[in-house]
Amino acid sequence: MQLSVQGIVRRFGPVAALGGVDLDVAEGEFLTILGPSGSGKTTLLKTIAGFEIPDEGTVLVGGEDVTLAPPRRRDVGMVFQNYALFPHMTVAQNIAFPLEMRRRPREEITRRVEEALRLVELQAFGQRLPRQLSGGQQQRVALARAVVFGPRLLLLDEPFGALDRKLRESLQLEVRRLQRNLRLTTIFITHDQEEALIMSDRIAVMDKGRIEQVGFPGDLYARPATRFVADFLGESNLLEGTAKGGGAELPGFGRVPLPSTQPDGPVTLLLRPEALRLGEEVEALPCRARGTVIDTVFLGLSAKLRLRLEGGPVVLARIPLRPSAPPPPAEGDSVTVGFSAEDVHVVPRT
Ligand SMILES: Nc1ncnc2c1ncn2[C@@H]1O[C@H](COP(=O)(O)OP(=O)(O)OP(=O)(O)O)[C@@H](O)[C@H]1O
Repeated sequence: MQLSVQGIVRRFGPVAALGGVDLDVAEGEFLTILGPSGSGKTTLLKTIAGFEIPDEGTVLVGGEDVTLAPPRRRDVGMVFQNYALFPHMTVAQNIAFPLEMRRRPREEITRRVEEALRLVELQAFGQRLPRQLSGGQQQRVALARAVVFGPRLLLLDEPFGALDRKLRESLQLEVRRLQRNLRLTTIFITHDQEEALIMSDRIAVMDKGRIEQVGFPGDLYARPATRFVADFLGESNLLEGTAKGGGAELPGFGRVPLPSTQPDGPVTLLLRPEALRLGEEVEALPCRARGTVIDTVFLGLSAKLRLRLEGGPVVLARIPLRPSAPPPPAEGDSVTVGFSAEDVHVVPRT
């Protein structure tokens, strides 16, 4: 169901955990809230779920004002990082719990629990206790329990935080598949930007109790609206220069044409590491600099290099590696790097 959060403020003594948050999530959308520790993600989710009452603002679910409604009235499914299954109940009893609370008829409970077990591919595990399951399986039970009663919203707070990488990746796909099949409006919290980019229809980036930007993953990555978003999402080179007459003076690179008109004065340019080129192709590029390799990290399909530019800053470059290609430059090598003007994004000044 559609969710709308309007002007939410939540203070804890002198700390404003949420300093005026507005957010709209469309029906069936998967929206991720991404932000560093302490930025207010969990407080926002708890406010949506009804575990926190905001000092100011409104929460609307499907157009209904639920700001003051208790959690059980909101019909929201939740999964947290620590599995929080009832340890003395079997998997099937855990999944049945929200239906028992709602006093659903026995046959309906049996049918829905079976469906939910099938949904998370744990049909054979109904009679086990949580401690007889792996961490990933326990999270799938938590997920089944969160969706079994047909919630209006699904809220996920770092549900894969405690799992290893492989398991995380398979559960990411599983959650996405399940969410799409059920067309469930979902809000997902993570501080892992890669996870956010993989999973989300849209991402809201939070910092210090405020939403800095909401957008499609590709837009946020290519056109961040603030310096914080540019820095937090993906790897970045933030180059400080001086704009003048349609271009910018950049230390190391000299004069660089700008993709949009900018007022004269200080300017910050975002250049993603993969936009920085090395080798022969650089000769054809309009923006070039000479530098020395500080270090090279081999990453399988690509290599990441830190370079100190002559008369300029340290920059990060990521270059693709082909099996037959020569090895990437190593520590101490002199290199020329370059980029196309259209790969540059001017970070708005706030
Ligand atoms: N019950 C509380 N009492 C006092 N301060 C709180 C309380 N809950 C949260 N805070 C404060 O509010 C701010 C936001 O906390 P919140 O848990 O929402 O952040 P978060 O983005 O979820 O962080 P993390 O990623 O570490 O879970 C923090 O400064 C935190 O210390």
